Amino acid sequence: MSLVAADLKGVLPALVTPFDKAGKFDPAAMSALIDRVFAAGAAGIVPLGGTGEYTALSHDERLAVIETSVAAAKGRGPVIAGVLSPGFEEAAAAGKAFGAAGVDALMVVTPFYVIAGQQGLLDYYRRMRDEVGLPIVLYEIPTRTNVSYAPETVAALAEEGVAIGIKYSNYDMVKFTRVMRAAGDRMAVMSGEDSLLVAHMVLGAPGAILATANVYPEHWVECFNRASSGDFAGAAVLQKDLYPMIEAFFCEPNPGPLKKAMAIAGHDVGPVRLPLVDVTPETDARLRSVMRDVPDVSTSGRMARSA
Ligand SMILES: O=C(O)C1=N[C@H](C(=O)O)C[C@H](O)C1
Repeated sequence: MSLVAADLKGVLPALVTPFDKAGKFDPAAMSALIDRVFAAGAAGIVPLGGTGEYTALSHDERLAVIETSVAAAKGRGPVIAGVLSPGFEEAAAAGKAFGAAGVDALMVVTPFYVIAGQQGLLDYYRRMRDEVGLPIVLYEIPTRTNVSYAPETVAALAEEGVAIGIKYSNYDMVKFTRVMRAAGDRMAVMSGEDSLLVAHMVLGAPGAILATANVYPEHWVECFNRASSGDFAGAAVLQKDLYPMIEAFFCEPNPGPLKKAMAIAGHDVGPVRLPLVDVTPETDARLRSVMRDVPDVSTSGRMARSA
């Protein structure tokens, strides 16, 4: 059955793409990562976002990532494939191939490099929905693309049934409120900012697509569970305790620090690809330091400081 807005809830990690020592996609490491995040309570997975280094992969590599993800998910939650292509033809071809490989929905970033106006964005997503025929999650991340949706655009795409959700990777909280009003209950507005999950949930976000959930899926699931049960104060404590980790993970372009952190945590997923490079020694040291202070949520959901 086709995914609908109400299906978008909980924590969906924006997965890294693991590479082996030779720099090739590593399907075994990807499958292990997917098992780990579902075991931790992830509600679904989002391969091939910015965190998944979409733009650094060939079409065939992207397809291999998606085929591996669908097989490894084993129906435990939706697989929402990132489509981060700058223009329509490449994006539609990717979407069709990912659909044939069995994904449940596409997370389609605003076209970039050519900066679209709102009419262009409307027509772009309408055509994508018509030609590809899969549920679409809008994706705005203006710090990377310089493009974002006007709330009126969100309202039109929700009203017309073009998109079932939006990943809101934007620090603007006033606009978030306007987007929530525009989406109504026809579109799920998912947080795309690790540092704002609880704030977004207070305003009604049903979940989040998060990069640092590759390393700390249990923490984000616990934070989500507290907020969704109405314990916003408890969720906020965890959100604040996680903040130094989040700041360190984004102190160089994502997913550089994230992949380093995964290696530090014992889940090596290999290097990043150019134009990203390995983190500096200072960032390496900072990661090790903040990771020592990440609270322990492993015992009965109660938080205890690790030694
Ligand atoms: O891949 C994603 O989805 C995300 N990418 C953003 C980025 O790479 O800048 C960060 C966001 O948390 C998730």
